[in-house]
Amino acid sequence: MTFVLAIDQGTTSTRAILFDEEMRVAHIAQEEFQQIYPQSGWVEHDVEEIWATVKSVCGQCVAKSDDIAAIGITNQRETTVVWNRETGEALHNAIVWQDRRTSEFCEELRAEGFEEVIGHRTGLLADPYFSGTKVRYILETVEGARELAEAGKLAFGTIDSFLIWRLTGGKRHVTDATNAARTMLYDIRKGRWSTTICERFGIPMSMLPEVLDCAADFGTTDLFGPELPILGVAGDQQAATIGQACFEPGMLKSTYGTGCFALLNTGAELVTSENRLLGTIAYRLDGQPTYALEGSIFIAGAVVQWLRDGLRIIAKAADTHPLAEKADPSVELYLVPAFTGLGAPYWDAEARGAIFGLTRNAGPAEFARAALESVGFQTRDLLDAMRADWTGAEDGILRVDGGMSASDWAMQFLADIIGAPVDRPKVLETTALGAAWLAGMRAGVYPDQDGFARTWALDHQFTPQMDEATRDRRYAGWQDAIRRTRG
Ligand SMILES: Nc1ncnc2c1ncn2[C@@H]1O[C@H](COP(=O)(O)OP(=O)(O)O)[C@@H](O)[C@H]1O
Ligand SMILES: O=P(O)(O)OC[C@H](O)CO
Repeated sequence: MTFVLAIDQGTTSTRAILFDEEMRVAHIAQEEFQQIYPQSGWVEHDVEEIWATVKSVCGQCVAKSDDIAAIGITNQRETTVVWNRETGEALHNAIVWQDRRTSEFCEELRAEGFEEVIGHRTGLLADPYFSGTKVRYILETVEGARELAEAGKLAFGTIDSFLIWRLTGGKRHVTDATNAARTMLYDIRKGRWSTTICERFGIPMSMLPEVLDCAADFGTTDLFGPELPILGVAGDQQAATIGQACFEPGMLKSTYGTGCFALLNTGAELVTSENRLLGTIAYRLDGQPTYALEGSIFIAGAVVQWLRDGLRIIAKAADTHPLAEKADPSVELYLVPAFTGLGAPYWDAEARGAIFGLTRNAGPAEFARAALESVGFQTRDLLDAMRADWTGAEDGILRVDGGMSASDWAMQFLADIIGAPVDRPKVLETTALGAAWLAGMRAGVYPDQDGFARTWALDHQFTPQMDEATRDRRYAGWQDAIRRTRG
């Protein structure tokens, strides 16, 4: 039996998933790693710990099979690693996508009108979320970094790029177009690194990886015994878009992991958002980019983790649903989980979380319900912005995946508050599946795009049950809570 190995290097854990010839999950290995919070709004990962988890989970999967046709990699996006090409050592912990430490520099960029330059080329906004300002921070703050960079001795990469470097024994410094699209340094119209932006940020172009299609030859690894080719790479949200087979313009998916990321396929057209959404590359195959409009929310499943680890009102994530069901319907709490600022469509790096509507009857059950509802409300914000930006977005079905989509309660509220059907597929490992399909298709063991799209299968459709007046009243309550949070 031939398998494809997908590596899903996410924000809170690393997984390796073995898919069989029929693209069914044959084995999963997963390891969590430490989240490092040096200051309010700062988030880091130890790259050696990430690397150790990757080696461990891959080793466990490889041991389960003697015939692996290819490896596909998908990863938390934007998270930034700068390493020394000679020693292979990282100069700094990875600075995670959620990290807001470069917000002052982003303000400077906005004040000088540079956000327009960024927007036109990269589809992004001047926000600390993306890699570019994080690279600059490392060059400015780590002693000797700038000299090394100017001497061509440093490499920058998102996690995929760093892993490929290590997997290939330092032979390949590459990335794919979807990861490049999240750096704020890559011109997604022209398909090349932007000299204008690199110059403004003081980033020598010698640090940047070569950018390949999502299905391409990324090198080989012999770390696990047999020589295995790496043939597919995509950032995790793009991999989920692929895994959900959102290949037609107008198709929309939303992934509920730590954060929530909605991507709407806009085809060959790069839509310029008037509502502070992002333009990005959904995937690039055979040199042809397919674009997407993206809404990124920083806190989705993480609000459930906060109920568990911060408030300690649940023991495990799945307890949220039964607890929320017990909530007093007369208590309407609004929880704005701006733990690390607000993402789309607000992009307010300084905002911090708030809760409104507390009465003496408000307790754990009402907090749990408000937490799940906050994810639905935030998605509604994104979909409204998408509908306003692009007519192709109207009345679409939303395909969902990610850890939190397991919550029926959260998904039903989502359908209620967006007023549209929510489809949950049978395979919830869509991110890993997307990466596996890219690699397996390139290796010739998986079907082409149309054949793959036909394999998508529905688990459950959630249809809106809430009456329109309630929907409007609840959403107005949320918008009011957002206004108050932002002062
Ligand atoms: N049954 C559930 N109800 C609510 N949230 C859940 C449930 N199961 C998992 N989650 C949330 O989903 C997230 C994990 O999803 P996952 O897709 O693995 O995330 P990531 O890739 O960001 O690490 C966690 O934040 C967790 O709190
Ligand atoms: O690791 P996840 O699933 O939380 O995804 C993180 C995103 O890629 C950040 O842009």
